[in-house]
Formats: sequence, C-alpha cells, structure tokens
Amino acid sequence: MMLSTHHLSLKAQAHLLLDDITLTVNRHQTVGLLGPNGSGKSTLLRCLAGLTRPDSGGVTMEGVRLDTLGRRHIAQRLSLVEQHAVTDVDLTIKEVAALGRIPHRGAFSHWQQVDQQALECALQHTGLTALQHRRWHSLSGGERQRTQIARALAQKPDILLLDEPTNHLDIQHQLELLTLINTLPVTCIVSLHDLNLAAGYCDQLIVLDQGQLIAQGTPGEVLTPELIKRTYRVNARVATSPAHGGLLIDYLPPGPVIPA
Ligand SMILES: Nc1ncnc2c1ncn2[C@@H]1O[C@H](COP(=O)(O)OP(=O)(O)OP(=O)(O)O)[C@@H](O)[C@H]1O
Repeated sequence: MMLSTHHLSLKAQAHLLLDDITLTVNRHQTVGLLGPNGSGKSTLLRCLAGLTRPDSGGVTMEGVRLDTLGRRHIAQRLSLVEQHAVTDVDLTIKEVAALGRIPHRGAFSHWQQVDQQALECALQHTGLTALQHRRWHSLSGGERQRTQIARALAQKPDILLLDEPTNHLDIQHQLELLTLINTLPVTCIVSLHDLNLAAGYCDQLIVLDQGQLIAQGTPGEVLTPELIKRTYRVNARVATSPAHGGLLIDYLPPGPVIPA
C-alpha cells in the first residue's frame, strides 16, 4: 500500500516542526527515517498515522486523504509502534498483542480462528510465544518493545510505522526485527539512529533536519560523508563491508568537523 505526503507542514506555537514535506513511499518498500534528535521523525510518523493533523498539506493512503477515513478503517490497514508505548493496566504479553485484533473485530464479535492465527503468528515472529503469559510490569525494556511490535503485527497491517523500534533491543533482536520487516509483505517506515542498520536493511532513506526533508534516495545515494557531516556534525568514512558487501559507515574519533 502506498503512502504519500503533500506539502505537509505542522507548527507548535511559532515553531515549525515539519516544513513542507512531500514524499512517497511505495508498496512493500522498507524506508528508513533518519535525522538527529528533535528533527521531526516521531512527529512525521504521527502525522502519517493520522494521529496528528497537519496545519497544511496532508497524507494520502493509496491516493485517498487520510483525514477522510475513519479511525477504524485506518487501523485495519496501518499500525504505529511509538517510542514510549506504556500501558497502565497489567496485562500479559498475549493480552497486549491481542489488542492488535480490535480494529478487525466488531464490537460484540467473538474471538475467531483468524484472530487466533494472527496472534500466534505475531508472538512467534517476535520470539514471545514462550513468554506470552508474563505480565507487562515484569518485562524488560526489550521485551516490552517486542510486545508492542507483536501487537502491531497482530493487527496485520499493510503499512507498519515503527519509531526507533531497535532502541531497547539487543543486537540479535535488532537484526531479527529488521530481517522480519524485510520479509513481511508490508510497506514499512522505520525511524532509526543506527546508520549501519539503515544502510543494511532499508530500500530507501529519508533524512529530516529541523523539520525539513533534506535527502531521499537509496542508502548509497543518501549516506555520503558529506550528508553525515552536515546533518550529524560527525566525520565518517563510507566504505564497502568486506563481510556482507553492503555499506559500512565508519565514524571517526570526535574532533573538529572538517568542512565538506
Ligand atoms: N507538542 C509540541 N509542542 C512543541 N514542540 C514540540 C511538540 N512536539 C514535538 N515538539 C518538538 O518538535 C521537535 C521534533 O520532535 P520529534 O519528537 O518529532 O523529533 P525526533 O526526530 O523524533 O527526535 P528523537 O530522535 O529525539 O526521538 C522537537 O524539537 C520537539 O521538542
């Protein structure tokens, strides 16, 4: 499913959080959303999910304006995992993941086999089957993160929006999650801080800086030493990994940022 924004802008007080963003994410692409802290990644993801309404411009899903669609209709197709998902109620992993089925079920309909299959598949993909009866408050940060991802997968979305999904995960689970995203038949936009993960797992990258879209393209087109220096104020070398043949970003020790 295709997702686009058209001249999307959002202000808070006098501050422009998103500045005239126009982009298109094609069906089944994995797109990495990059940018320094405070550049607008979470804000853009919330706009793409229809949770924050832009001041101007808009979002379309398969050419239909998101603000003309009902919440349930959107939730049947699109799922967002936010950075700091919390739950006050002490549910089990299985119960949290089962919340992902709500958009697909009528108010009074019974739990059906299709719900059970989606739930079991989501728990299995996130490595949580054996832990499914554990309670939320007893979970580690990484287990909570995986539970929220299981909830999103149980929703069986066509579009998956993930806000820094790897930030609590150990290396094994980071790699497993990004491999999983690549194998699922979903359009995925994932915000990441790790440029090597972005280079290794994303088809396309979008870079934000101070609310502006400053680059968009393949990892090879976007992740140049010049862009890294300009955006992150870090000197880096970009090479080809002898291990996997993909891009390898090698950060140089802190020091004066050499002008491009
Ligand atoms: N409701 C709001 N009112 C005022 N400023 C806001 C509001 N929401 C976000 N901001 C500001 O907008 C900017 C973008 O925030 P956002 O959380 O989208 O950035 P981010 O790129 O996701 O950052 P990080 O990498 O640190 O998670 C930040 O400067 C933030 O303080």
